[in-house]
Amino acid sequence: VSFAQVGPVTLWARDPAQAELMQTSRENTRRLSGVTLPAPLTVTANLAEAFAADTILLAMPMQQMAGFLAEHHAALSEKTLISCSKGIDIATGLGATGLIRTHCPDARAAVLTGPSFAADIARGLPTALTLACADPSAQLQATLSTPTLRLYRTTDTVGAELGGALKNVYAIAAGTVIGAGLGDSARAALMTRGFSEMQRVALALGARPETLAGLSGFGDLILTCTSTQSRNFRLGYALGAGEAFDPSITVEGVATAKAVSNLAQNNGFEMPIAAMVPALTDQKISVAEAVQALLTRPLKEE
Ligand SMILES: NC(=O)C1=CN([C@@H]2O[C@H](COP(=O)(O)OP(=O)(O)OC[C@H]3O[C@@H](n4cnc5c(N)ncnc54)[C@H](O)[C@@H]3O)[C@@H](O)[C@H]2O)C=CC1
Ligand SMILES: O=C(CO)COP(=O)(O)O
Repeated sequence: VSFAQVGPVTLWARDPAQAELMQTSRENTRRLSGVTLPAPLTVTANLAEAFAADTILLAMPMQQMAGFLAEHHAALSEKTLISCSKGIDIATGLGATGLIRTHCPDARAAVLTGPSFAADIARGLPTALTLACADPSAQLQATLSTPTLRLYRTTDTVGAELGGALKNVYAIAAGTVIGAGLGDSARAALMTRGFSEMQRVALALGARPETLAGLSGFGDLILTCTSTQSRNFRLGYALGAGEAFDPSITVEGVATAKAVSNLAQNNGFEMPIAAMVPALTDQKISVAEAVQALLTRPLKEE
C-alpha cells in the first residue's frame, strides 16, 4: 500500500492503553488486524492533539454523535467536520450534518460516504466515495483522495447522508432474505423496491435524484445488500437463519430503521419494507409474517 501522498493524520482513540498499543505496534488488532498503520498516522488518547487539526473526520456509531458534538462543541466550532458515520439520530430524526449544524453552527459540515469497507480502503484496494459539502471544495476533495481512493464531490449533503443511512436498513432486509433461503430473485426484488423507498423519502426531504443514483445511494445499497463483509447484511442473515448475533457489533441499520419508520409515519411516506425491519429486529414478527405482509399488499403500478 502506498501512503506516500498522505499527509500527517492523528487518530484519537478513547482507551489510552489501546491508543498506546496501536501507536507502538502500528496495528489495530481489535478492528483492523493485518494492516500496518502508515507512518504519517499518529494514534493518541489525547483529544486536544486530534483537535489541533482544521479538518476532523467523525467516525463513530451514529447514535453517539450528538453526545460527542454536544460535549466538544467549543473545540469544534470553527473546524471542517466530515461525518463518516451512516445513520439517522433516533432522538431527533437528524442526519450528521443536521447534528453538526445544531451543536456546532459555525463549523463547516461535510459527509464522506459510499460503498467502502474500512478493510478494503486500508488495504489500498480501489475505492470510490462521495464527498458532500454545501460549499463545494476541490481542495478538500484532493486532500482526502489517495492514489487508490477516488472521491467525487457534490453539494447535496442531504442526499449523500440519507443514501448512506437508508441502505443499511435494506441490507438487514436483504440479509434476512438470504439467511431465510428465500433466494436471489427475492433479494433483487427487495433491493429494487427498497431503492424506490429510499428515493421516495430522500427526494421528499430535499435530496437530488442523481445523488441517490450515485455512489452514496445505489452504489452503497448494492455493496451492503450483496456482501457478507457487511455487518448489517450479517445481522439480517442471522435473523433469517435463526442464528445468534454478537450484540456488541456496530449495526447502524437497527436504529436507523426505527428513525426512518418514525419519519415515514410523521410525514406520510409509504415505506413498507423499512417498516418490517424494526418489527423483525425487535422480534415482534417472524420472517414468514414479514414476507406474507409484503406479498399481500394491494397490487399497484411500478
Ligand atoms: N467499518 C466500515 O467498513 C465502515 C463504517 N462506516 C461507518 O462508520 C461508523 C463507525 O463504524 P465502525 O468504525 O465500523 O464501528 P466500530 O464498532 O468498528 O468502531 C466504532 C468506534 O467508535 C468508538 N466510539 C463508540 N462510542 C463513542 C463515543 N461516544 N465517542 C467516541 N468514540 C466512540 C468506539 O470506541 C470504536 O472505536 C458507522 O456509522 C459506520 O456505518 C462507514 C463506512 C464503512
Ligand atoms: O457502510 C459500509 C460499507 O459501505 C459498511 O457496512 P456495514 O456497516 O454493514 O458493515
